[in-house]
Amino acid sequence: MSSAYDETAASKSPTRPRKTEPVTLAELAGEFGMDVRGDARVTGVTLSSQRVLPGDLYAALPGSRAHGASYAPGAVEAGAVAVLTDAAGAAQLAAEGLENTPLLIIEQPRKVLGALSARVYGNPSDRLRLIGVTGTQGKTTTTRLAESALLEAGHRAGVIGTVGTRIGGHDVKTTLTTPEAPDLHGLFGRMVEEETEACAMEVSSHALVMGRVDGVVFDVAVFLNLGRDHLDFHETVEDYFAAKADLFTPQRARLGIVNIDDEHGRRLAAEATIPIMSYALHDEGADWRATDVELRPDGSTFTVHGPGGLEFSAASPLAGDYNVSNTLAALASIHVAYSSAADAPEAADEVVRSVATALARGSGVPGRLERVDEGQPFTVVVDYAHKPDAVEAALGTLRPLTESRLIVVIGAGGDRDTGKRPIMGEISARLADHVIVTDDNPRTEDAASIRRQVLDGTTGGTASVEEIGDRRAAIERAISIAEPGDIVVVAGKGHETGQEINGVTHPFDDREVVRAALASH
Ligand SMILES: CC(=O)N[C@H]1[C@@H](OP(=O)(O)OP(=O)(O)OC[C@H]2O[C@@H](n3ccc(=O)[nH]c3=O)[C@H](O)[C@@H]2O)O[C@H](CO)[C@@H](O)[C@@H]1O[C@H](C)C(=O)N[C@@H](C)C(=O)N[C@H](CCC(=O)O)C(=O)O
Ligand SMILES: Nc1ncnc2c1ncn2[C@@H]1O[C@H](COP(=O)(O)OP(=O)(O)OP(=O)(O)O)[C@@H](O)[C@H]1O
Ligand SMILES: N[C@H](CCC[C@H](N)C(=O)O)C(=O)O
Repeated sequence: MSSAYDETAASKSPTRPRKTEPVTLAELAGEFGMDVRGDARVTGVTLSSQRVLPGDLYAALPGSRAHGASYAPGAVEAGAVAVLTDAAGAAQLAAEGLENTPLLIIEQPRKVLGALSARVYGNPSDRLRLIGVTGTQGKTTTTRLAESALLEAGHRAGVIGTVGTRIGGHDVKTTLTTPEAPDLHGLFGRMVEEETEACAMEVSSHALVMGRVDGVVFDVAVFLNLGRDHLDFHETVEDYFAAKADLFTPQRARLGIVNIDDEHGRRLAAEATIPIMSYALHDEGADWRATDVELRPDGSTFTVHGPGGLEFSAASPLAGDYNVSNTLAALASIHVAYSSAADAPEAADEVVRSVATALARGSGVPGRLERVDEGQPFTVVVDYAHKPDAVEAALGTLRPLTESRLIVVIGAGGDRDTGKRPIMGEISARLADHVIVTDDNPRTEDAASIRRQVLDGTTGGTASVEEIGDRRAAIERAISIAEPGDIVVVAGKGHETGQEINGVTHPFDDREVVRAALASH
């Protein structure tokens, strides 16, 4: 008989629980209404043939580039004991000589994948205080602020998002902003084993449409804002809003925290089908508010007002009023996550007060208004602004912080929404004194043509503009012309450590390049 679980294999993967109780295909077929062929005892799930561990159920899904069934031979070779697929996948498996591989068959396997993965890993999300954050801007900032403040205040916390995953303060590499459902439930399983109390995670609109958070009910879902983004994936802004609004339904979250400074937030607060608490910087009627806001170049302090007369001081390690808003969202969501029926009534107040104090000791968020300081007489900031609203927010925050020049290095990514390019150019040329248009991740597009589209937007602005395609040379140029008191902002890539050109990712880290340029300044 096979062992209850393959602890050795799972231990090698920090993204999975070390132990899972095996589930039979017959049990899964019965619970999820699937056809079954053969039997097997399953101890894990994955939809990537490259990440199969022995004992896994390999989910062979139809995709835009290939049918996962074409990778099933590799998955079986790596130790998958069974395959979950659709009828077309089952036929393909037979043609590949895998007619004896145990199978679960259902039309649209993605639809059961989340709940099935949760079941295989023992529904670990039920044992975590879960915060899910959606919005066009600020997801990484808000989730990382929540996690680092919880950790700093002595709570075991986890975070999942664009910069990767952290469990109990340790980095675990994940690539998507919101992992696929099997990976997500595996991560939750590991978090529970590591005695994690709370997890803050980013929920992208792609994830909601593709069912990546299926099988999860968040204790609290947060809506930050909705701006122009992903019009390459969602057909209209209305579709994009609908994708995000889906998080605020009873099957996905128990309570919503919604930013009513944002136009779409106000609409969501009115339309959502779960209880909603509002937060705002500019609306006195909100349930969560910030007053006495003092903005400084290295952060901000403010007083938080919550429901029931709750009031306490908070300090954010990040500049900008939009980061006061992100911090308020983080604090409100922590309060709700620690207010379950099983908690003592005062518990959440105590947690949020201690977390608000701990926030100031936090180290900020990688690549978000991150300063690179080598003792130079001017300021250099690396920021992940790669969408119009983010460019407006980041430059709008930095503009008043200098009476000297604001110098911006900016480009736009290839194979993504093209409409945003001139808008980002326009904002830069309006708010900065000097703009250097350069390459971001050209991906498979012609880099010069992307730069041209950004440059087209700069023509009506007041800034002087130059074009330097090579990103390293552009950063070096910005540093070389900076004078005491200036602010240089390198926008677009933030925490990224590579530049993708024609399918190849070359090592490239804006922060390292800035450091090297400063060293030879
Ligand atoms: C549009 C989109 O999200 N596509 C995702 C989707 O691709 P797909 O369904 O077309 O799959 P496919 O590439 O045809 O492959 C078919 C199947 O074969 C499997 N396969 C493929 C190759 C292999 O060697 N072995 C293997 O098993 C794949 O896992 C997949 O199940 O499923 C794949 C498997 O998980 C993802 O890698 C892929 O993400 C692509 C790479 C991606 O870039 N997604 C981005 C746009 C995304 O999701 N971004 C959001 C954040 C956006 C933001 O707010 O900035 C995110 O949450 O990360
Ligand atoms: N609340 C906000 N409003 C407007 N702009 C913001 C806000 N928060 C952050 N930004 C800007 O957006 C950039 C990206 O922030 P962050 O990574 O936190 O957002 P995100 O939603 O995770 O983005 P992405 O989906 O691209 O990963 C920041 O570097 C900053 O320039
Ligand atoms: N998750 C985003 C990141 C964009 C980062 C930016 N540097 C770019 O390449 O456009 C995307 O894949 O669209």
